[in-house]
Amino acid sequence: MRDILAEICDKKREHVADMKKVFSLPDLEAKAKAASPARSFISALKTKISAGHYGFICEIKKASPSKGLIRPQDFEPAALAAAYERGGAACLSVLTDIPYFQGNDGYLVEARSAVSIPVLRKDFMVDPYQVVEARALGADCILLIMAALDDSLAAELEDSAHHYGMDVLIEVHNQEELNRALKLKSPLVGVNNRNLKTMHVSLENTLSLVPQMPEGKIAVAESGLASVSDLEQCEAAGANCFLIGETFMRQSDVEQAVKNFQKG
Ligand SMILES: O=P(O)(O)OC[C@@H](O)[C@@H](O)c1c[nH]c2ccccc12
Repeated sequence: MRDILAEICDKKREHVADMKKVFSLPDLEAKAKAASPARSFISALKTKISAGHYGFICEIKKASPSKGLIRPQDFEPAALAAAYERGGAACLSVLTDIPYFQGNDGYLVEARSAVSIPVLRKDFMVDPYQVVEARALGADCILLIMAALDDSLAAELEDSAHHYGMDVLIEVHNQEELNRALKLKSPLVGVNNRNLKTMHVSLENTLSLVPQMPEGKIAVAESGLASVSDLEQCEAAGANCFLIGETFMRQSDVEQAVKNFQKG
């Protein structure tokens, strides 16, 4: 079977090599230092949880390899971001990968400047250069996909993110990846219900892995969440933070869509 994750990461390494010719690392570092200070992603989730709410990470995603075009019309990152914030999102996630998700770095910049909540740069991080780039764009958090990284690169990218004041969401989708994720520093661990190699989605990933996370970890259920009942099942397993893209993106009123999923 075609391994889409490996293909995406190969393309990403080529893209990063090209970007390095356009913006040198010292240029980016200067931009990162001048960027608007990072907002705490983890604190934003904790605040919602302590208030008895779900911690929603609401995603701005136009298209994906598994679903094609998800939101063909009415795709304005700043307006979507503001609507998500009004709906009660704790944080945002913005796809910046161009070839597979029709994302854009500019979408992250536009979304973040329209809100006061923290924003995750959703991309495939394979090189420390991209971490500096994320902060230079204003990102408050990065995603590290364990299926795409070895332990030493994951640790290096995490250290770099922390150095720049960003939080890190570590993504796993099986037991072996969870064990590796628990050796890293970040308490924020997401279980992806979608296998990025095969695109198969199953809530079972969250239901089986979250109960194994030690105290002190903040579990995020990711992908394929389509109903309040899905959220309740994840919550029963110990996850009360949720990364949701498609379900919200398919609604014309995303503010109301988030409100409909919130509890209490
Ligand atoms: O649109 P969904 O099924 O609600 O999923 C959101 C998010 O979890 C998904 O976009 C995602 C999770 N991990 C990723 C890694 C790369 C790209 C995308 C993702």
